[in-house]
Order: sequence, then C-alpha cells, then structure tokens
Amino acid sequence: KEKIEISKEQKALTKLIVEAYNQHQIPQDVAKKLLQEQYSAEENFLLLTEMATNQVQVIVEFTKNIPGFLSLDHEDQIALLKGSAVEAMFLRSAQVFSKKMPNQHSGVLEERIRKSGISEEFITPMFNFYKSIGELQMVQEEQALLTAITILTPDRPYVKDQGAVERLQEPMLDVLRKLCTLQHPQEPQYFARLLGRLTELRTLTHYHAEMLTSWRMNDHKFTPLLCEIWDVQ
Ligand SMILES: COc1ccc(-c2nc3ccccc3n2[C@H](C(=O)Nc2c(C)cccc2C)C2CCCCC2)c(OC)c1
Repeated sequence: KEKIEISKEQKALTKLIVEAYNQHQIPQDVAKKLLQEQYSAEENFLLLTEMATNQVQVIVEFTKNIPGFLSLDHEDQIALLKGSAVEAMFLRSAQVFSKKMPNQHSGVLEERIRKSGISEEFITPMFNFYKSIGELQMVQEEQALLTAITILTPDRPYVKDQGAVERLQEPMLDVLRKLCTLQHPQEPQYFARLLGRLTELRTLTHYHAEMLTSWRMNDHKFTPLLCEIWDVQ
C-alpha cells in the first residue's frame, strides 16, 4: 500500500482554497429563514433571485483567490465564471441542504422547497442530486476543492486557452484525490464518486432556465446579472 503524502505546497493550496471558500460564503440563514415560515411562491422566487445574485458575487470573490486564476486571459475568466455559475449555485444548495440538522428540520426544509413554487417535474432530479451529495458526507476541504474544480472546467463554452485552465485544475484534482484517499481509506472509489456528482450536476443545470420560467407565478422578474448568468429573458 503506497503511503499517500500531501506535500507542503498541496497543504498550502488546500488551506488557501478552504479559507477563500469559507470567507466568501452566504451564511446558512436561507435554510433558517425557510424553516421559520412558509413563504408565497412570489416571496420564494424573490428570495431565490436574491440568493442567486449574491451567490454569483460570492463565487467571483472565491475564484479570484484561486492561484493563477487572475493570470488567465480575461475573457476566459468570464467564460469560466459564466459557465459554472449555475452549477456552483446547485452545488452550494446541495451542501446547504445536506448540512447536519435535526431530522424534523430537514423534513420541514424539504417540504418548504417542494412547495416553494418550483414546478413538480424538477423536484425529483433536484432532490436526487441533493441526496446524492448528502450521502458523500463531504468535509469542507472536499467541498471547497470540488467547487474550485467545477469553476476550473476547461471545456466551458468560449474558453480559448483550455490548456491554461487544465494546468490550474490539475493540482486541485491531485490534492482532492489524495485527500479523498486519506479521508475515506475504506472507500477507494470515493474520489470517482465525487467527480461523478459533477456529471449529475451538469444534467441538473440543463433544466435551470425552465425551472425559473415555470415557477408558479406570473411575471418573473430577474436582475440584470441573473439574465446574464441564467438563460432567461
Ligand atoms: C434554479 O432553481 C433552484 C435553485 C436552488 C434551489 C434551492 N435548493 C435549496 C436547498 C437548500 C436550501 C435552499 C435551496 N434553494 C433555494 C436557494 O436559496 N438556494 C441557494 C442559492 C440559489 C444560492 C446560494 C445558496 C443557496 C442555498 C431556495 C430559494 C427560496 C425558495 C426555496 C429554495 C431551488 O429550490 C427550489 C431552486
């Protein structure tokens, strides 16, 4: 059994990514808010657009802390952010949904989300994803690195220098693979399962524009930033 060694540099990279991830996080208050009371479809839609708009800003700040990101071609930086914003939002939602909370709270939260105004057909794929993320019981290092790896996906639309993005993503994949082996020694396939979630995430994001336009209410208003990021309006 070869001894897995995480180098000094890899420890420093992980620390930096986790710090950036925790520093730029929306407080969990959306779950608390949803647990406190039942909102109308209109109020929930407004909350969703506020959360999503805020999350885009959070992701931009997080990404700026990824070593080398700011040295990428500027248009490629935008292409990476634009191409990963929806995935980052669902990944964040899945992590919030999977946070340890008393059983009846997670039951209420699930119910509030089911009744939020989202149309029925999207609920199953969304919760399937959330539960598959929850089953992994990721530690914060894995969550932070997985988010960075998602953002640094070389084959996003309009990325010109994919090689430069690969060179940033690879060190993240290397340290995540080692961390998974150390964190889950009894599960050699854990790292592969983790990356498999990113594939499930991409399929979920196919529906996101329709999820929004089919929200059970009339006249869906989006912020200009969301029109940019979501394929709506
Ligand atoms: C595109 O359609 C979506 C996207 C996300 C959710 C979603 N899944 C969640 C899981 C746990 C907690 C809250 C959850 N959200 C919303 C939320 O705010 N997601 C969120 C965002 C957006 C940014 C940062 C962080 C988060 C959590 C609540 C918005 C207000 C109505 C209820 C869902 C969703 O639910 C129907 C539909």
